[in-house]
Formats: sequence, C-alpha cells, structure tokens
Amino acid sequence: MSDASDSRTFDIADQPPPKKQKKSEYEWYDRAYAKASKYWDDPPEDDPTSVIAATLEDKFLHAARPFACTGTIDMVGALEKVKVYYTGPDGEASVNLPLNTADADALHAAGQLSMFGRDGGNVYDESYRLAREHRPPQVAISADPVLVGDILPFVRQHLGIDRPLRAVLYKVNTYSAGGFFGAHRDTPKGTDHIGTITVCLPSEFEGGELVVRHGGKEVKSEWSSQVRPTADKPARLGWMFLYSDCDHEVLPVTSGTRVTLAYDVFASQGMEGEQVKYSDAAELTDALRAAYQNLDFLPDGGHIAFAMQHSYPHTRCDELADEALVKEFKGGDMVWLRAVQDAQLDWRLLGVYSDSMEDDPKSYETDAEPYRFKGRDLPAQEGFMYLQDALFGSDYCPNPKWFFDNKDVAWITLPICWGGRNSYMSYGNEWCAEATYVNVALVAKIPTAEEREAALNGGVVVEKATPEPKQDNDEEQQE
Ligand SMILES: O=C(O)CCC(=O)C(=O)O
Ligand SMILES: [Fe+2]
Repeated sequence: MSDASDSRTFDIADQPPPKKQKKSEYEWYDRAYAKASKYWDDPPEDDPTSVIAATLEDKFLHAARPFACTGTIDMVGALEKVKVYYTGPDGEASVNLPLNTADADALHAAGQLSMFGRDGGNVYDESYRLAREHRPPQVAISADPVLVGDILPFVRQHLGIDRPLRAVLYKVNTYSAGGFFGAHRDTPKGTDHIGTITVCLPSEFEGGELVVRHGGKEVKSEWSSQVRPTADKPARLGWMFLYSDCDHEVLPVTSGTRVTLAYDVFASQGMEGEQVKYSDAAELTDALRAAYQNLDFLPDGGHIAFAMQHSYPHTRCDELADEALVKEFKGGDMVWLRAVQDAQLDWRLLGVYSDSMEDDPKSYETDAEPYRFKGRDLPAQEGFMYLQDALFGSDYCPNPKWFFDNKDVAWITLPICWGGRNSYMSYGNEWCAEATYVNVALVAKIPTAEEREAALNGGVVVEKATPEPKQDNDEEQQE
C-alpha cells in the first residue's frame, strides 16, 4: 500500500476567479470558519461534541466500500477464436489472441498517438502519457469480453451497485517498452458515467501495472504474469473496474507490448422505488440518533458535515443538483446518505472547493503537490456552497440563511480530494466539456439541546425541509 498523499486530482479552474466581493459578504464565512475550526485543530478530549464526532467518524469510515475490483477470464469457448480488427497503414488488418510479438508490434505501430485532457483541450505530452490508441470504428473485437466474461454482474455484486450497468468500448490502448500513463482521473462523459473497465489482452510484456488509488488504499493489476498461456493454462484476459473519479496510473512497461481495451461504464438512472437495504446504514442511523439525543452534543445547535469520499459528474444543466447528484452516489457514500436520511435529519449537499488549485495550472504533473486534507488541517479559504448556485456561475453565492447561521460545524469525515471553485473543464484522460467532477459534503442540521429535548419529549419528528427558493438567497445576500 502506498502513502495516502500519492493521490492527485486534476480539476483546474479555467475561468477567472470570482469577482472580488465586499468584505461584509464574507463575514458569515469567517464566523463559520472560526467556529468550525474548533473541531479540526486539536479537538479537546473532554469536549463531548469532539468525542462523539470522533466516534461517528470511526463508524462512518468503517462503512466504506471497495472502489475497484479486478479479475481474469480464461480464453475458452467464445473467447478462444476472438480476433481484433483494426485499420492499419495498408488498410484493414486483424490479429488473433493471444497476440504474438509481431502482431502486437504491428497493432501498436498503426495506432494514433494518445493525448490527454488539459487546459481546455487535448494535448500530447510524452512526459505524462506515452501510448498509442485505436478508436471505434477503426477498431473492433469479434466477441465482447465484458459480456462474455460476465464482468458487469460481478462488479455490481462486489461493489454493491444497485443499478444496471452498461459498458461502451471507448478505445484500444497500446504501450510499447517505456510506455506509461501518469496518474489521472477519467473524464466524466455525463452524469451517469460511473466507472471504467480496462481489459488487458494476452501478449508478452513486463511491467505496465494499472494502479488505482483512493482514500489511502490501492488496487494493482498483475496482468503481465496472468494473461499469457502456460503449459497447463489457457491464455487469459485481465480486467479491472474502477470508479472513474479514482486516481489511477499505468506504470512503465519494461519490455514487450501491452494492449488494453478501455470501456466507459454508465449506470442506469431512474431506479426510484428499488432502494437496496444496507445493513451497515442501520448501525450508522442508530449512532446518529444517539448523538442527536445526547444533549451534550452540539448543545447550542449547529451542523455535522460528511465529506463524500467520491467525486461526482455534474453538468451545467442540472437544475436540482442535490436530488440528481445523490442518485449517483457511489459505494459508502450511498450508505452514509441512507443513514442521514433514515435518522430524519435536515440535510443539504454543499460543494467543497479549493481556491488554491486555481493558482496551479500544472497540478496534473506527477510531482505536483497533492490536494488533500492532512489530518484535520483544513485550509482556511475553502468554500461550502449550494451546488446549483455556486458551481458554474462566477457568483459566490452561499446560503447563509440555512447553513452558516453562526453555528458550530462538526466535521465527521473530511474531503479526500476536490476540484477548483468554478472549475468547468475537466482534466483527465480526455478533454470533455460535458460534465465536470464536483466534490460535495452532506451537511445536516442539529437543533439546540433545548429544541431537541422538546422534540424528543413531544415525539416531534425533524423532517427534511424543502430547499429555499433561490430568490430567498439573493434577498438574504442583499440584506
Ligand atoms: O491501459 C490501461 O490500463 C488504462 C488506461 C487508462 O487509464 C485510460 O485510457 O484512461
Ligand atoms: Fe484512465
């Protein structure tokens, strides 16, 4: 396992910073920051709120889910005679699997140079990505390994994804000796774009491990030794699924030619009414209820904040960002949401952004400073705001009325990555203006001890309030 600080994010703001605002408009923010930092910097051990927040953090982090899974498929039956067709310099060509050295080299030689997304377009930069590619319809495979190998049902079961998945072949990557692809996230191609599947074709190569990192953990492929046939084993395909917001890289190929199929994986939307029961959500709900009922916890009232552990694709067109976004929640984030909903807390989803990224257009470089929280050391100038108000306009438009009412914020889980504020273009394996990753925190309101006591005695249930209309926010801002 590598050091957690290895992870990098690649969203860089492409727009000018938001207009300078009058001092008075920042006051709510400074107050809230001062209050919130009480729980990040040396939380006092004799403070019940800090102790309960730490217990909750422990329980919530424990409910994390895998972010990637990997396996192999024997090349028997429908895969035994599979062919890859491609357009080469002399027209149409085809190769059999397992790839012999001459065929793998010819496939590589016929490919286009691979670019990647940066600074509002695709660039070719061999210090970051050295690979070639073929894209459909210039490439095709006679039997689809994702279907034949039943990869999608396995992924759904292993990662606890309750929606049907669809995999679309995006391209064929080839890497000769020295080839690699630096750490990146896969550019979202829509709000339903959830993951990536890479299938490694059998050929002779060494190195070229695909490494996926998330939240301080890593999953690594072992394909160079797994895919080639031996005396007693058929050739195999290696595969990996990853949530595409997770950082991943292809380590240098040390010899031979490595060939992979890259698929974009989409999750079906509109599956309401089919809620899966998460057994660990019940335990988290109980912990939240216990905290709520403990009148020593945030006695003056305030908020608890959970930074979601995955980033989510968001588009300019999402009007109801909260509702649209929670439907896309991945892994443990869905369990956390369910727990907060079941505890009937009044919650909102707020964007988590880093201003500092705007100053560093080179953060895609592999030696760039990672943007990640270290412990509870939250940088001072971070903003939390309504997604629909804040993301794409340049207006810095928080909603102090609901959120920053000068109350304490106890952070239960902290963000592990985030994008720049107002960052629209995404930086990843391909430039795409369709959607961008956002990082969000689920923030729930905790009434004062007095209010909670009254509610508990009267059996009053605290319900999620409907979001305030935008003009209310504007009025509040102008006051
Ligand atoms: O070739 C691989 O294993 C992964 C390639 C990749 O990450 C990409 O094309 O985005
Ligand atoms: Fe990738």
